[in-house]
Amino acid sequence: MADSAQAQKLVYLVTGGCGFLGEHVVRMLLQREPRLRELRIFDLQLGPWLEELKTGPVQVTAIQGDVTQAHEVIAAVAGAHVVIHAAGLVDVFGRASPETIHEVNVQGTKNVIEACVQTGTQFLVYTSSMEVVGPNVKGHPFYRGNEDTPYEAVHRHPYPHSKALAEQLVLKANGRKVRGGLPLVTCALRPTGIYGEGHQIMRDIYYQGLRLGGRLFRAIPASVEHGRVYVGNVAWMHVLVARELEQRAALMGGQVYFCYDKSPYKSYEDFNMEFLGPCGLRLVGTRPLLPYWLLMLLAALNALLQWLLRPLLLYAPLLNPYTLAVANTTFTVSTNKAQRHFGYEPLFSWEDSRTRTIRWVQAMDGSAQ
Ligand SMILES: NC(=O)C1=CN([C@@H]2O[C@H](COP(=O)(O)OP(=O)(O)OC[C@H]3O[C@@H](n4cnc5c(N)ncnc54)[C@H](O)[C@@H]3O)[C@@H](O)[C@H]2O)C=CC1
Ligand SMILES: CC(C)[C@@H](O)CC[C@@H](C)[C@H]1CC[C@H]2[C@@H]3[C@H](O)CC4=CC(=O)CC[C@]4(C)[C@H]3CC[C@]12C
Repeated sequence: MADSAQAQKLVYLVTGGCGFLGEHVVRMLLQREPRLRELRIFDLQLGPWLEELKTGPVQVTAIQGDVTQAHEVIAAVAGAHVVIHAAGLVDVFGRASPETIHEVNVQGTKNVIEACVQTGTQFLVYTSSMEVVGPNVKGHPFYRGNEDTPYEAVHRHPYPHSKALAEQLVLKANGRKVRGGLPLVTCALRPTGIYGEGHQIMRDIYYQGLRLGGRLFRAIPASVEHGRVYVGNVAWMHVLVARELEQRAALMGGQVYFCYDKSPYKSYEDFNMEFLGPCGLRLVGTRPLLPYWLLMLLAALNALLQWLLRPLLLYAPLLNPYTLAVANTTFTVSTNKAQRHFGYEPLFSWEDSRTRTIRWVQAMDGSAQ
């Protein structure tokens, strides 16, 4: 093993490094990438927690910037050996316009790719999503599928559509010559529903339950399974891919990998109860309390209300036609492609992932029990 001076020679850039996943990627890199000399964190909104990272041996450079601004991206990418592009507008609740979602997720990704080509950065890891595949608009289940499972990926919603376009751009860019004449090596990671410390949707559902007297009301049949993956394992997969991409460029370049671990297959609501139950919440009903047609009507009413109220305020409830359709469609993955291609094994067991998430929920308002 090279001594520490030789080992610490690489510059990484993480876009979206202050987000839910991004923060875990940043911390994982600092803990588990010994070759790091500088870690650049590029984000629209920098977190105050970044300051605590600047006391270690690795130079941590916080860059406030916008991926939609090509010049800002070029300045951040220049001199980096690896870019992990996790920045994105993750919106399925109608908060942002379709145009803005496209601008950030697609144009932003184009800017990152072009910045790599123009500045000579050779390795690009893109945080894609299961949503690139499905569930599709026809509600076809994806049951224990893998990266090669045939599936009619048809999207109308701006978020999955933007992720699919961005992923295509990244994979198509694999092999392009970057400045200096070497080939760009890219790959895309497709997390299923990520959970863990910092998951805003879990936080929202928890507080919704507290407001309802400690109860949540089942809306989705327990039989509808949704793949979930712990944020620490997604972060670890990003670190591992970034490390192995250079040595295994011929195998990994241009590839997609689902992010997976040993988290159990459950309905979205039952899975959340693994963490919210120990924090005092109860899921009422062994089957949906309302018929699906009524849920669809309520979801449609929420969408209408959002549209009517938009000039006055942002009304963005969890239940809308898209979230209901996604939640109500089985989507689970079963694959070992990441293990076969670059030796990925989950860093955190299901038990550890569950305990860490429970502790985070409990710490939210001191409800440790
Ligand atoms: N949360 C989930 O369940 C899943 C997320 N993903 C993907 O993982 C990535 C990260 O998602 P999360 O951490 O959940 O979202 P997040 O919203 O917590 O993090 C996204 C980060 O990107 C930053 N960002 C947004 N627009 C930007 C811009 N124009 N310029 C620079 N930075 C910008 C945000 O400030 C934020 O820090 C996204 O690409 C998302 O599509 C994929 C599968 C599942
Ligand atoms: C109100 C009820 C119907 C409730 O069960 C709704 C849950 C709903 C908010 C979530 C169900 C499935 C989630 C999505 C899934 O995990 C896939 C995703 C991948 C991403 O890249 C981003 C997040 C998301 C779209 C995720 C969002 C929340 C759900 C729709």
